[in-house]
Amino acid sequence: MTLTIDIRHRQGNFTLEATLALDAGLTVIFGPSGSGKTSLINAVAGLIRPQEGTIRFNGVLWSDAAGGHFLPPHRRRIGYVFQEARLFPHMSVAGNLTYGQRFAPRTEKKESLERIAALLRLDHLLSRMPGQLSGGERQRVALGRALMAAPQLLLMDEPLSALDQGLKAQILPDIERIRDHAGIPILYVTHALAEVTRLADRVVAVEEGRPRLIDSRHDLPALAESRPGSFLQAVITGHDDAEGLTLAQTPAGPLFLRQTSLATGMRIRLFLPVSDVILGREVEGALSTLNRLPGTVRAIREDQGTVTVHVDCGGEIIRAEITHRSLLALQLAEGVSVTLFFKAVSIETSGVFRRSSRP
Ligand SMILES: Nc1ncnc2c1ncn2[C@@H]1O[C@H](COP(=O)(O)OP(=O)(O)OP(=O)(O)O)[C@@H](O)[C@H]1O
Repeated sequence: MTLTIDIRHRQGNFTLEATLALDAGLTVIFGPSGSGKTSLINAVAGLIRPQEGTIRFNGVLWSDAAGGHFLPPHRRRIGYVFQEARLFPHMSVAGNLTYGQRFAPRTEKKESLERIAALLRLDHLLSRMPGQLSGGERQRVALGRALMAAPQLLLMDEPLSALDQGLKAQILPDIERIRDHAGIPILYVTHALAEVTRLADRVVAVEEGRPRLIDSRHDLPALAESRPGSFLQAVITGHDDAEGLTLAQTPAGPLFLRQTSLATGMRIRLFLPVSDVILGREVEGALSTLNRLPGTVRAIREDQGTVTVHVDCGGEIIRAEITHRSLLALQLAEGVSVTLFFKAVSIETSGVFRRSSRP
């Protein structure tokens, strides 16, 4: 399957701007609250009609703002599982499951109740009413009902977030089975790192309305910590024991790190929190900051009194946060040359970074 999304959609002060091409398997949509995860999958489901751009699924146009084309949700062959199960309380488990079949096209072979009940360990619960089920069982029925519609794409919006840890652990293998045996591509929204590492074939990280495919081995730890910052590739070039420093080379120039025991030649990925980066127009006088990288302003984003400046340093984008006052004082604009200052970068503070940085 290929899902191509190229849309822009504004709701209130928030703008979703997505350009993505996704293949089969399970794609985790990961990001902090309010970043736009639900908006993204609602656009795919047809619950939001994007104001600009297109969405295509397997070559079929689902949404095309300019052409005035919009396929309604019930014609997209999508299964949607929400945070809470939303079962029909007056129907048994079997009734809820077979209800899903109504949405399958008549021309296609019907999904079998037995297969789905077995896949989700529901066989012994078929005659129960939703009120007699645990939260985890209810969620498994909701998942089964979505699968009974023989969807071509499964959307799951934080399906485990309402469950306690024990129930989550019980359902994760069910979701893995669906991923591996049902053959249906899945978009799975979560902000739980454990679900990402366990389930994801690929990860889309959403920040401030902008989803992007990431290399989850490297970028996840920082996203999980929800700290705004930038990544920088580096190679360890040596150690200065007397100064207690490790030296590294980055595409933007050489850097000093707090001393580590990492081997020379090792490739790592550094994380620079925006709060640690100071931005200046030129190098003046002596500063206690060890690291200075020259760069060029690529973008300036203003949001609620905070200005984030995106600086291109040798092809890597490093972000710095400044005040509106500094923006004016420094006369910043796209294309202006600047210098970024920061103290020795620490890579010892998070074991996760070290683990993720093996060459
Ligand atoms: N109908 C709407 N009108 C105006 N703003 C909206 C509307 N729906 C959502 N928003 C805003 O859009 C932004 C993204 O919301 P969305 O629900 O997509 O985020 P999310 O990443 O799924 O968050 P969460 O993890 O908390 O569910 C939020 O700032 C939200 O307040």
